[in-house]
Amino acid sequence: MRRSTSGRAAVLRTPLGISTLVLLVAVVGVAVVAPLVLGSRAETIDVAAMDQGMSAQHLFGTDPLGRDLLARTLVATRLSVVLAVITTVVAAVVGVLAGALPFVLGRRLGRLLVATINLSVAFPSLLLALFLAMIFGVGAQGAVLTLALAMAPGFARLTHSTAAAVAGSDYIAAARLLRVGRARIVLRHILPNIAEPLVVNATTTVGTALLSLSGLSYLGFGVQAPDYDWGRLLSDGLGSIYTTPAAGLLPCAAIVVAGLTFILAGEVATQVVSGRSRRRGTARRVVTAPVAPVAEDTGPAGDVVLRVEDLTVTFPDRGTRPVRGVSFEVRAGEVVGVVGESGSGKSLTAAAVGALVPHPGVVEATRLDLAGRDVRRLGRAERDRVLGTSLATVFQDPMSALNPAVRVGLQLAEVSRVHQGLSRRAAAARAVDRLAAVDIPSPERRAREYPGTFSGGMRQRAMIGMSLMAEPSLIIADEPTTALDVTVQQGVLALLRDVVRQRNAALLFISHDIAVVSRIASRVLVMYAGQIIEELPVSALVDDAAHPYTRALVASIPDMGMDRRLPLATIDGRPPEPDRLPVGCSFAPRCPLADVGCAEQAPPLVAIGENRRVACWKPPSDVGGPRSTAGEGGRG
Ligand SMILES: Nc1ncnc2c1ncn2[C@@H]1O[C@H](COP(=O)(O)OP(=O)(O)OP(=O)(O)O)[C@@H](O)[C@H]1O
Repeated sequence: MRRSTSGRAAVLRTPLGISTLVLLVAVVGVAVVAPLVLGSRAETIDVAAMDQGMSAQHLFGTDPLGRDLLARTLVATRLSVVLAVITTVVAAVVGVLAGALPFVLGRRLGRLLVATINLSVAFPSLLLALFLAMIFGVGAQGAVLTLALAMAPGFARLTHSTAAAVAGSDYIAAARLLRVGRARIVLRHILPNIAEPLVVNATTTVGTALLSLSGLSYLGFGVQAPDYDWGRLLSDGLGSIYTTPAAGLLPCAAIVVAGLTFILAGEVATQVVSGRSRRRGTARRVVTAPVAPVAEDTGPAGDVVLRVEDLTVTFPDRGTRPVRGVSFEVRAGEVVGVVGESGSGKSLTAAAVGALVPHPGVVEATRLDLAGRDVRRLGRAERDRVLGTSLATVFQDPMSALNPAVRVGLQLAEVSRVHQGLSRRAAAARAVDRLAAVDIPSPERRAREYPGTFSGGMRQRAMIGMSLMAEPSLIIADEPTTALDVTVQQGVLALLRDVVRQRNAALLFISHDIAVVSRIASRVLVMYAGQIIEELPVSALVDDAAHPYTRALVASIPDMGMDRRLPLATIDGRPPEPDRLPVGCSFAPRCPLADVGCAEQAPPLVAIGENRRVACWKPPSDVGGPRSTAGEGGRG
């Protein structure tokens, strides 16, 4: 909090900040004080002083009823500003509701609403207000309503576009994975995170509302006599502009000064907010592990927790199939690593397990069993319950995986409240307990803090703590250490290993970094172009891999002991895009061993020993012990 306070103070010390503050205090001060001090002077009719020019008694003259023009202009400040603020608040509430509604409604209704919002934004708000004034009638109330409705689409569009950006965050994905309801996601996770731009917009809108309300009053649609705002005074004063110019000029000047004040206040608010976001967005260090020590054995594996058979993910709109016939299983107490270059289908495979493949992706499989239940055959409510309690996900970026606007303890507690039906107090106690279990020091205090006060490593620990709230049987960790530096990485890997050991959970550990995977996994699935091309125990990774791609991945790991004068080993070429897959083996265009036959026919994934499978026409003959004949295919 201290950082944001000092940032705010810095902006307020600039000439723009100081002048805005002075103007704001002056406008608000006049609005509060003037009606109390000058009320009777502004309203007392004095037939002896009608239409007088400037004098010592009436500094800017009087109106046709002998009322002091300066006093009336100052007194009108309160009504003008109050109406502008009410208009803005109504516009903001209606707009924010309309902008957030598409996230709560179904896809079609949501799209219709977004299209309507976009259409109404294109319509000039003052014209819309004039049109609506015919419906709501003249008067201050009607003017506020019409203008608020005319300005609401601006708020709605801002809400929708900023919310759409936030909706892609990991913490929203995590909340969806926890099957938190849409309305709750909007209220708890989205709105608090878009509050800043909305407040900035609202501040500027007060200025615009003030100008527009004055316009409506001037045209006779707004405030009606005997009440008066600046627009009304301007309209009354125009008749005598040649005899008493101040009658028109004073309200004009007041409108300009107050309008400018709120528009400047919006500018200052923007600077405060953007300064804060710049500081928040400070880049973090990303370091990959330099060495690849073989992982400790995580002990004997138990029952099958996840069984996936012939899983495909298709995007019909693009005609692509980025995951193609993937089959594997993960047992209790086991850590299975999934490696492969970017785009190989690792994350989509995990998303398919968690029913999180984005629309319009289609997931098909002959089996997709989690904790003994085939999730494809469950009704939506039961599927949500099984996924919400049996599966937990730890995301790559601990900065974006936790909602910055919600206390850490509350975020953890939400899991137990939604899925275990725990009371607020019991869920909070469990959250503290889980933070302690993942070695967060002073867990009670930390639970009350916001993620911004946690270091990257602590946030990732907190995420792991969150994954333990519901005693999951499977944890999917998608690049959980990629955004952390090497020392923190070690700690997170050790923690994940402990979690698996102590709770007998299964861990599917996804990473593009084979060195990191080799530190934690006991078995490795190597993915390439949407398929598993090799499965092998981690102990076979360095010396006994069968697929040329796996061997190339291992060779590309930098070694501390290597001769630094030699160039690093790399794999030539790039993996194929899902819409441009080769006919035969998808690795053939980059494979040093490939021949014409490899390019003509894709190799099947065949068993070559216990826990060993490979999809290659030319695996070395001495790997994996005796070949299994089951499923083995020959070319030609
Ligand atoms: N929503 C989507 N619509 C269409 N294609 C998608 C979508 N999401 C992913 N893909 C494509 O699917 C392929 C596999 O993506 P995926 O994210 O699973 O790869 P990955 O192996 O996890 O890579 P990375 O390590 O970069 O996350 C990529 O080619 C990607 O472009």
